[in-house]
Amino acid sequence: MTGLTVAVAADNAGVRLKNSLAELLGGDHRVADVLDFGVPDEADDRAYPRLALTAAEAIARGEAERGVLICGTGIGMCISANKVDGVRATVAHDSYSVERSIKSNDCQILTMGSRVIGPELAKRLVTEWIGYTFDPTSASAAKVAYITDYEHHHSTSAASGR
Ligand SMILES: O=C(CO)[C@H](O)COP(=O)(O)O
Repeated sequence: MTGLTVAVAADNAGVRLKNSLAELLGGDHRVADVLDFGVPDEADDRAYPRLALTAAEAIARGEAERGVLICGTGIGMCISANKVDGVRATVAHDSYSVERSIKSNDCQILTMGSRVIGPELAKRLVTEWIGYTFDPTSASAAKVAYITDYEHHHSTSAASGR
């Protein structure tokens, strides 16, 4: 596996955890590069959607394969990132969901809440998450393709099919 480029971003509620995860990722041999989209510190009060959309758009353009986005709950970052075509983001604070977010859903983005999870568990989960890969030949691939297809066609009748 060649090294991953991982985008990170947080609002001021999540910046401390984001900075510590960026440092962790920067020292991981499986990571080639970490792109930090901010905020740099707690004094920067840019709202979470701006940070999430900037990072998610970079992923959609192929500038990074993965992203870790942190806010107070992870929820706002997740909602915002999922507005970008081609991006699949999830909030996850447990090992099983982190694994399945890759293996079932091919999510590029993991979001976490700094007010929900402790820093050591967050680091452990991100370390696990980096090691998972999506298998495009798996039974899950057609389900993910269904989502992508809907995105491409913006079909209003998708829910009526299987
Ligand atoms: O958690 C957040 C958004 O999901 C964010 O860090 C805080 O948002 P707020 O409660 O609207 O200030």
